[in-house]
Amino acid sequence: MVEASVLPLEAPSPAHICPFDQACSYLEQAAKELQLDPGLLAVLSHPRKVVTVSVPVKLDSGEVQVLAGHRVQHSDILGPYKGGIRYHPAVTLREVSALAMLMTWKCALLGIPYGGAKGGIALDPTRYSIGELERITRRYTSELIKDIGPAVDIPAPDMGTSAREMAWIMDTYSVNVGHAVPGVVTGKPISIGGSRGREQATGRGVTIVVREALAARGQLLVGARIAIQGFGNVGSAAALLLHEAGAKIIAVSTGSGGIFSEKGLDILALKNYAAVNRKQISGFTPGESITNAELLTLPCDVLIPAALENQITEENAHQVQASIVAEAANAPVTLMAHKELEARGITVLPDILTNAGGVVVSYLEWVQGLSYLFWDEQRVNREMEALMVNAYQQVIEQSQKRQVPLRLAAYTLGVGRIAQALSDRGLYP
Ligand SMILES: NC(=O)C1=CN([C@@H]2O[C@H](COP(=O)(O)OP(=O)(O)OC[C@H]3O[C@@H](n4cnc5c(N)ncnc54)[C@H](O)[C@@H]3O)[C@@H](O)[C@H]2O)C=CC1
Ligand SMILES: O=C(O)CCC(=O)C(=O)O
Repeated sequence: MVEASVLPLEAPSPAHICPFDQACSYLEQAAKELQLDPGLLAVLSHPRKVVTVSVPVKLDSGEVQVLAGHRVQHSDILGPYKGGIRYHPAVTLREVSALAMLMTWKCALLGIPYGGAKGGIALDPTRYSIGELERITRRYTSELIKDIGPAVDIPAPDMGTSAREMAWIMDTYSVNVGHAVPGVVTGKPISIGGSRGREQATGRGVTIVVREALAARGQLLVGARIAIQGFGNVGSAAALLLHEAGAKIIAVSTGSGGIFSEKGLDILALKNYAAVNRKQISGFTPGESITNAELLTLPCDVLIPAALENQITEENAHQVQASIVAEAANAPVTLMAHKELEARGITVLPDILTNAGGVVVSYLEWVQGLSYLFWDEQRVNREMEALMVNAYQQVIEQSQKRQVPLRLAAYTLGVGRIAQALSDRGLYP
């Protein structure tokens, strides 16, 4: 295991569930498959830059809190650092570092000219007022002002953040540099240069990858039974698009539990219900209450974890009854669970492919901004779909050529392209 010597601030979590250690293990597997030099592996195992800042905030009550804000920049070999910003109580530097590394492989796999980064603040956004969240976001941005920028590092939404936070970041950055800089973030509102289709993009990408994987088994989306953990930006968009395509969404959940219906849930009605119930779905009818643990082990064609890391573990992998697990979240399946699922013949569609629709449309947003020419949603969706289907096919071909699972196939493509770029730039022999 490679020592992450630049991540000294926290004691490692137990190895089997530490997201950073797991990301390094997958990287090591890819490096072995590609016969990469150990020195190169060591370079790729370390983030290039790790920034932790204090984010003081005066709460509405007058109390002052100091939060820890992170931004980890893993690689900028292919272009500006790129990746979302997460607001969640479980955010740690090691988690953010793992997610930054995944962004590097994801962008390389999709063939988009970005590096990888991720940011986050350990906070529960539901416990802060909008005014407090705005002050937190603006202070975090000011603290990172020298580390971000349209040619340097471009944040985007992740768990707990949305177009609203991106607008605050864009405004704070712009005020600091003295002119409007829409390109400092993606996933921003359309009124300030956001792209049509970005909000649904990750869920749309998940739908495309699931459709392709079912088609490879001779199955259609129509009538497919699907369970989705997480009903936020990604989970709810995927649920709606899959439902509209004729799939039967038999269960969905949020952090406080889920809803099940053997006949399939009315996803539009559920979205409307969540919108007026502080994003919660409990009490929705028709449907029965179900726990998150139960949802993960339902008999279905496709299980879509679209919330946090480490949801399918050694403890529950043997109970999973889906034929396909589509990783809409980043790292929802642990290393050991992945082995168990593969051994049982369950196809795991890896995160760096399955949830790449978001960063693809972020890239399309950046392209539109740079060219001052904005597209209609059909064009955005069309361009995104072409990139997603192309990447999916490449992963399938690589898996067949190397006789490896889809995750290792995706990693060898992403990591291999970074290794090639390092070599071509003369940075590594
Ligand atoms: N927003 C984006 O464009 C992208 C997001 N992702 C990944 O997708 C996942 C979800 O992100 P978003 O939908 O943006 O977040 P979000 O904050 O919009 O929604 C998260 C959802 O997960 C639920 N949740 C939280 N803790 C849970 C738990 N313990 N069990 C079950 N559900 C739980 C929440 O209640 C909420 O419904 C994350 O892993 C994120 O990194 C990946 C690529 C892009
Ligand atoms: O849209 C982006 O730039 C990043 C999305 C993201 O954070 C992710 O793919 O995990």
